[in-house]
Amino acid sequence: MKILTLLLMALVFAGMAKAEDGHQLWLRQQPINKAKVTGPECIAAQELRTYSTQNVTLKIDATMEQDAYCIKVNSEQGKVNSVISAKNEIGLLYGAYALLRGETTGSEPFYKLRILNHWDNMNGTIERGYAGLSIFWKGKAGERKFHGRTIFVEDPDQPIDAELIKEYARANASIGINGTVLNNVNASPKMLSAIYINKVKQYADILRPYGIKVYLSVNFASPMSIPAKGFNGGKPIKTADPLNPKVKAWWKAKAKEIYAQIPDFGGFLVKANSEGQPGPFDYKRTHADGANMLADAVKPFGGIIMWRSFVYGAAHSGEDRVKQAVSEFKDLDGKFRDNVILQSKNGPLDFQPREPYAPIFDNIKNTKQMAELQITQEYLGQSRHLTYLAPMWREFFGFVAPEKLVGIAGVANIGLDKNWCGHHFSQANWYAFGRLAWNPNLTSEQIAEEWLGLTFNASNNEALKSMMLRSREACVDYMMPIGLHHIFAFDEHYGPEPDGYNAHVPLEWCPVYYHKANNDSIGFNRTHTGSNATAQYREPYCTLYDNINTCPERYLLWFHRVPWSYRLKSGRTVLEEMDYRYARGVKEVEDFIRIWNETKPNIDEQRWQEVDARLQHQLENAKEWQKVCMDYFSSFTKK
Ligand SMILES: CO[C@H]1[C@H](O)[C@@H](O)[C@H](O)O[C@@H]1C(=O)O
Repeated sequence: MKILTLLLMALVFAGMAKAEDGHQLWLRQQPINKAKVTGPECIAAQELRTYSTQNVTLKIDATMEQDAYCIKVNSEQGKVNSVISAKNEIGLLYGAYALLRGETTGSEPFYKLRILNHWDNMNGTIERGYAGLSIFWKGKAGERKFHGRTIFVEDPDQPIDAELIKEYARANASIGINGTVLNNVNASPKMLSAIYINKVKQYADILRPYGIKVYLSVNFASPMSIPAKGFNGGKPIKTADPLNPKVKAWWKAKAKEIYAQIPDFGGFLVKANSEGQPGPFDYKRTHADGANMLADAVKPFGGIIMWRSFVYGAAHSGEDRVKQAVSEFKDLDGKFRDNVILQSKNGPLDFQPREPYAPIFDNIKNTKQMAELQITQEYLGQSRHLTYLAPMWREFFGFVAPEKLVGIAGVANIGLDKNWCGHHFSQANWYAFGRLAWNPNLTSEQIAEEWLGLTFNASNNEALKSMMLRSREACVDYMMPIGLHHIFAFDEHYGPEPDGYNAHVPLEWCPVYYHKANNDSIGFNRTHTGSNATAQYREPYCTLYDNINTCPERYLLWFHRVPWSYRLKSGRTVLEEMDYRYARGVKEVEDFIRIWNETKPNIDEQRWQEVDARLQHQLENAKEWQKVCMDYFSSFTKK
């Protein structure tokens, strides 16, 4: 069980929170238990009865939109009475959390699909997880060791932690999240075995009352190792070819097996023919063949298929990595079933501190699309650095109109760590994802203000807010300014390794592939004289990025290759500009520490210390990035 900080009487958690250990999330209110709540008996009523300071009437209004809520606040003789109406109990629940968040009007979600993606493995580890082990899957120490390290193996016999999952449900419902993919996209076929489907059912039963549907990531080759109930004598089959009638029948039988236990199961998320995962290419079939076969299997039950476009080194191996998703999917546009959604990362590379938006959102016009954002900070300091991500996601929506998408997915940053996310401020990213999925027009400032008000009752929340709003830009400055990208240490993606090259791994994993620095020049020419990646963008961005005089300097080395003598608008040369930006990033972190020191009197000792320790670490890392990168890049100009 987790530690509860006095300030964080989580609106929805106080019931479970004990003085010292309990939960530590954004919502806080001491149980008040004074409010009179009338209307249907439901979770919303329970929450309001526990935490509301005012009397509330709950009303079901079948004419309202799904998930929408309406709040009317009346105050007479100093007594405040509110009326929350909604189409159903889930809408009332959203209304209740909104009221407890201080809202006084109504709202309806922008997206129908507001989904967390957990890259959780069934042995309890989490790919790119920095907040402890999985809250869903339990592992146990295996016999075998790997380089002396214990290998965790699945342990399906361990019971689920229902209390914990209920808290997870409340946290998500309180920010409008209505879907969760429970396992890693590098999916194990075992996820579709009977014993695990039963566990998924248990999770679905806990999450359902909070309006949260469960989904699963599936391994495209599952039919070859997992039996489907009532099919082929309970034996796997020898192929996963999507056009093979036996394979189609297997997936239909597997869908029937799942929906028999989980009638409102959401559907499948698929990573196919990407980073070594199996897929339709293995049978010379297309992504559409693969996705449509799965779509037909879940369609009768109202299920969807979220098919990821994160591909490289497959059909277009050798092409500029950032172009490959468009090259692989453009000609399939309009060939997917209507219950297939193409899920694409916000940028064309891989969740870097700054990327231009992904041009696949310009090239796919007749297929449903959703964006995949990364809440876990794989490339932004993991759970060590304070990096508020809402500005990065808002930047994305500045290029890809929210209405172009049918939903958004967020790669979760949640684990068994006491504060759920590893870093107290990383909770703000989980919170921000939910709020933006509900309303992508909310500003980063509004969300930071809300979260700070609910999390730190500090008198200098203004200063904390500015720190949050500056943190992503600072991260870009002290890691990879002016368009530098993917210069992280191999695999862990935490520290700098600008000189990274390894002949035994795909070139696309090597930092040198991305900056191509040599004695003359630096940068990746992606213009019409280079890889021509700019041509994948719609106007005005195609022309804007292709021309060095109009390309925003934040993308300079992403789209352009320039001599070291090249001068930016500041008048500084490339190296001088780098030096200036790295120093600026380090200074920002020093200022964050100053602000946090000022906050000490207002924050409980435990959280203050934990955040301070991480800020000190962040400063150390920022200086390391500055030193390693400046030493490396300036080595080219010395020759
Ligand atoms: C789940 O795999 C991840 C992998 O850990 C990560 O380094 C990269 O970001 O992308 C992959 C993906 O998005 O599929």
